[in-house]
Formats: sequence, C-alpha cells, structure tokens
Amino acid sequence: MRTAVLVEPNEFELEDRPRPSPGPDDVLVAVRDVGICGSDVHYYEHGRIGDYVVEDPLVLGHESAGEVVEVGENVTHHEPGDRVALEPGVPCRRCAHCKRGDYHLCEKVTFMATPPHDGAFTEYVSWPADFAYTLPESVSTAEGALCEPLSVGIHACRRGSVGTGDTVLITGAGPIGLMVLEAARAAGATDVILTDVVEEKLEFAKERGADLTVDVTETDLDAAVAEYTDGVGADVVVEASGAEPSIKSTIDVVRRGGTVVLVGLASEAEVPIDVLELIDNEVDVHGSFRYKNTYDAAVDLLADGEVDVEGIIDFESELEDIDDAFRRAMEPTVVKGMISLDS
Ligand SMILES: NC(=O)C1=CN([C@@H]2O[C@H](COP(=O)(O)OP(=O)(O)OC[C@H]3O[C@@H](n4cnc5c(N)ncnc54)[C@H](O)[C@@H]3O)[C@@H](O)[C@H]2O)C=CC1
Ligand SMILES: CC(=O)[C@H](N)C(=O)O
Repeated sequence: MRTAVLVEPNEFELEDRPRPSPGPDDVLVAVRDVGICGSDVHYYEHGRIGDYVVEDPLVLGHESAGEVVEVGENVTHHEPGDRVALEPGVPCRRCAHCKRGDYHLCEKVTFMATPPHDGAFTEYVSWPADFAYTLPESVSTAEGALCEPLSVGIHACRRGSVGTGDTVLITGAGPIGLMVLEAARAAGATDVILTDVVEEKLEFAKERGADLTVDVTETDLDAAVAEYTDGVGADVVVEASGAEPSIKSTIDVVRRGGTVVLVGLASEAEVPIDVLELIDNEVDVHGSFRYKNTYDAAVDLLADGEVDVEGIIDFESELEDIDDAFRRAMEPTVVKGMISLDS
C-alpha cells in the first residue's frame, strides 16, 4: 500500500508497505481523507515537538476517515462498507486516568502521528473498532476527518462550560480557533469574538459568523472587549494561538468570575501571569488537552447541520503530492489542507 513516510525534516518518501491485517477487535479502514494539522507541519519542518522527537521514519496524519474493508472476528458493530471517522488516540484502558474516565490523559496512549506511532497518510489503517465512528450518509469522509479538530473545539468549550447566551472570546483564528467558534455556537454562545494577527484570517472568521474580530496588531484588545461587553469582559476566553502575548491577555479580557481555557501550546512552558489578578477576579483557568468522548457529539452535530467544518478546507491534494501540500499548508493565510485518497 502507498504510504507517505517522513524520512527526515522536509522530506517525505512514498513507500510501498504491506497492508496490515486487522486484529480481533480492529477494523481495517481504507483511508479516504486526512487533514494536515499544524503538528504534522511542525514535525515535517523541525522533526520534533518539544520532547516528542522523530527518531525513526514516521507516518504523519491524525485527522482521518475512510471506509471499513475488513473487520476482526470480535467486531459486531461495524461491517465492510461503513464509512468511519477514526479517533486517533487509543488509551491503555487500564491506568488510573483511564479508569476514572479521563482516557485522553492516559500516559500510555497510542496517538497517531506522534512518535513513535504512525499515522494515516497511507492507504490502509488497522484501528480498534471502538475508536472508529460510523458516519451517516449525509456526512462526508472529509468532514469525518475534521471531527478531530472539531473535537478539540468541543472539549475546550466543555472545559469552559460554554453555555446559552455566553460571550466567548477566542484568541487565534487558525483551524482550532475556528473549530472552537463552531463548538461555542453549538453550545449556545450568542456572541463570539475572534482575534488574530493576520487580516485574512479575521476576514474569514467574520465570514464564518464571528460577531467581532480584532486584529491585535492594530487594535487594543482590552478596549475592544470592554466596549463590546459594556465593560464587563468575556464570560469565557479560549486561547487558541499559543502566542505568549495572547496567553497573557486572556486574564485582562475575561469577566470577573469568568473562565479562561488554555488550548494553544506556547513555545515556552513558562508564561508570566498576574496571579493576584486571577485571585481578585476569581478567574477559573483550565488547561484543555485533546478531547474525550467528543466523536459521537461531533458526528451528530455534523449530521444535524449544526456546525460547518468543510468550509475551512483551502485545498485537497493527492498522497503523491504531499510535499507540495505541506509547503502550501505553511502559508500564513491557509487554514486547512487535506490529502484525499481514492484507492
Ligand atoms: N491543547 C490541545 O489539545 C491542542 C492544542 N493545539 C494548539 O492550539 C494552537 C492552535 O492550533 P492551530 O489553529 O492548528 O494553529 P495555527 O498556527 O494554524 O493558528 C494559530 C493562529 O493564531 C494566530 N496568532 C498568532 N499570534 C497571535 C496573537 N498574538 N494573537 C492572536 N492570534 C495570534 C495565527 O496567525 C494563527 O492564525 C497551537 O498552539 C496548537 O499547537 C492544537 C491541537 C490540540
Ligand atoms: C498538539 C496537536 O496539534 C496534536 N493535534 C496533538 O493532539 O498532539
């Protein structure tokens, strides 16, 4: 089977690898669509993300969906022909975190495209059947693949307890910020503000329904939020840029008693925050790491037409053109590139 392998930074090789056989609890999936995530691009460019280092050739891609072609002997809820979205993180199911229900925090998780685990830029993936979610007729496999970033958005909104009538400020209008926008709307937020430093990203966010957009290179964010919220501040602030100034700004623009959710990964682990301000304003700060129990919700939201994910796709490429696709994905105005396979 054709497989795009990252052999060294900035270089994929297309290899012919043996097709896997599904284990007794697995489904074998013919991959149809795989999104290019910022983390894929980071591994491609730098060969590492923090402590995760690409030491051996690695298959990238963790936003995937496809068609079941074979099922293991214990699998009863899938059959060949089913179209499925694959949740990329499979936990150990035994550790303390798994047993308390926080399976996304499992330290032994097998997460696609995170060294040393291979991902989905390949023709076939064998995957645990309970981490494959059936897509209804109305949901495309491209949308199925984007259940992954949508899941990040749903989980962030759940962490922030976004609710009906809330004003939500999202910093960073990349794919994650835009998926938080979708999830926040679905959770009942009535006012959504997005920030960025790239004008095109903000125009796009506006087209996708942001009530207010703020270019933080030109406009004072505190003043803009104060004006929009009559001096109160945002109920929930979701940080989705990873930029240090943006992380710092979150506690200035959240309302007293409000919630800050940190999603963006800062390049420096330590970002100075005024803790007295946090205490005095009784701000809740939550980290948000990947997601748990979001795929069913993501598929339902897509099936009901409550969210749009396909609209963030800028281009689709074939597996053979993956190097070009990655270079395109690095352009600052591009939101999402997809690799589509027609095996
Ligand atoms: N916690 C988690 O589970 C996950 C975290 N992430 C992280 O979330 C962040 C967002 O992911 P993507 O949307 O894929 O990244 P991205 O890089 O495509 O988007 C980030 C956006 O932030 C904008 N930006 C840069 N500086 C800014 C500033 N000072 N203020 C406002 N916006 C600014 C950029 O122009 C860009 O549009 C990244 O840090 C990524 O590593 C991504 C997935 C899961
Ligand atoms: C941090 C990422 O972007 C990636 N989606 C991951 O969950 O590892």
